[in-house]
Amino acid sequence: MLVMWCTRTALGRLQRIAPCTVTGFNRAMSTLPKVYVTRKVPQDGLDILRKSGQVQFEMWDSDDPVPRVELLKKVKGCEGILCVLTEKIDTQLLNAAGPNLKVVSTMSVGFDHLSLDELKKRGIRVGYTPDVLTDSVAELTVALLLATSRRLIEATHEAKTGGWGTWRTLWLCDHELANSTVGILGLGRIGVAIAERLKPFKVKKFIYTDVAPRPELANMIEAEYVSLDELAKQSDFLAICCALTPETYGICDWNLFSKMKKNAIFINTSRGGVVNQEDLYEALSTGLIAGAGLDVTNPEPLPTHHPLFTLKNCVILPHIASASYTTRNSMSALAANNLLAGLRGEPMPKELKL
Ligand SMILES: O=CC(=O)O
Repeated sequence: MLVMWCTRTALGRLQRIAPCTVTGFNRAMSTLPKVYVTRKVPQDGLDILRKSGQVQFEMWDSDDPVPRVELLKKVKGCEGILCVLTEKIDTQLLNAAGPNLKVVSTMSVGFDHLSLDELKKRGIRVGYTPDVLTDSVAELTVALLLATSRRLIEATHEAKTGGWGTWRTLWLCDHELANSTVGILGLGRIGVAIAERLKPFKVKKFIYTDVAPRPELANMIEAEYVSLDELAKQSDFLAICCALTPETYGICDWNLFSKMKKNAIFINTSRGGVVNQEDLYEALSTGLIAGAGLDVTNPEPLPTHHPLFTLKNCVILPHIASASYTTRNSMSALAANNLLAGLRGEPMPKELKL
């Protein structure tokens, strides 16, 4: 495992120093704020941190998560942490970091891995990465919706494994988007972007629910505000776009599924925790709803023996909604810029209001 302290030399060259030699820093360098980067993040963000000359940072230089014990050790004394969504930033971690910690910058739009109350109490500022991933997430959501509703995964499997006997009149049929009602649970930037992409498929009507009507966004896609019950009852396609909060935890449960249409397709690209997966399994396996496409599950990864994997009408992706090179680099750059601005005591490009 390669873990490095990085800073600039007096000549401005990048310098990488193994952790054991950190004490070899001269006094000027060692006074730069210490930052821990919990994962190998895409290059654009690293370049920003390196070129800033503003921080000395250590990074867990791997695609896999840093072990918790290691993380707790590494954050000690840091003024900033740049993390990804797999790291729980909770009381234990904040205690381990200690009183120097000023900024937590997450390379994600979701923030359910952060103990916001605790961060607020300690006056620690939080950066996150909305907007830059909207296009990528919306695009993937549409792809998942079509793959699920038009049964693409099942169809390619049949074609590859000899199930393709002849052209049959109703084989692998499902429902189309044309003339359908699309429901959005949690209307934000991503919900709007999904609707904009679905509109050319001749969707008849968009409806949404949220904690309150959001007319400024809804007007962009001519969406009607309805109750959660109505959303369930009317939607042919239901896209879940809400943040995971204590209020939304398990909100997609039997109560919701039992009100949905038999032909309904359920799509979740937000967080797995909003879905009661046992109830979803029941709904899918008993034909209560037609299909589900999930980019997110609880837990992640979903164990390969999980019952949802046995269902033909459930398409499961490994949390890839924002996975385009452009988007991941933009997220990394925004996370780095949030961190640096926060450490300078300036407004962050995208700061979470606590
Ligand atoms: O799920 C991805 C994110 O929160 O950015």
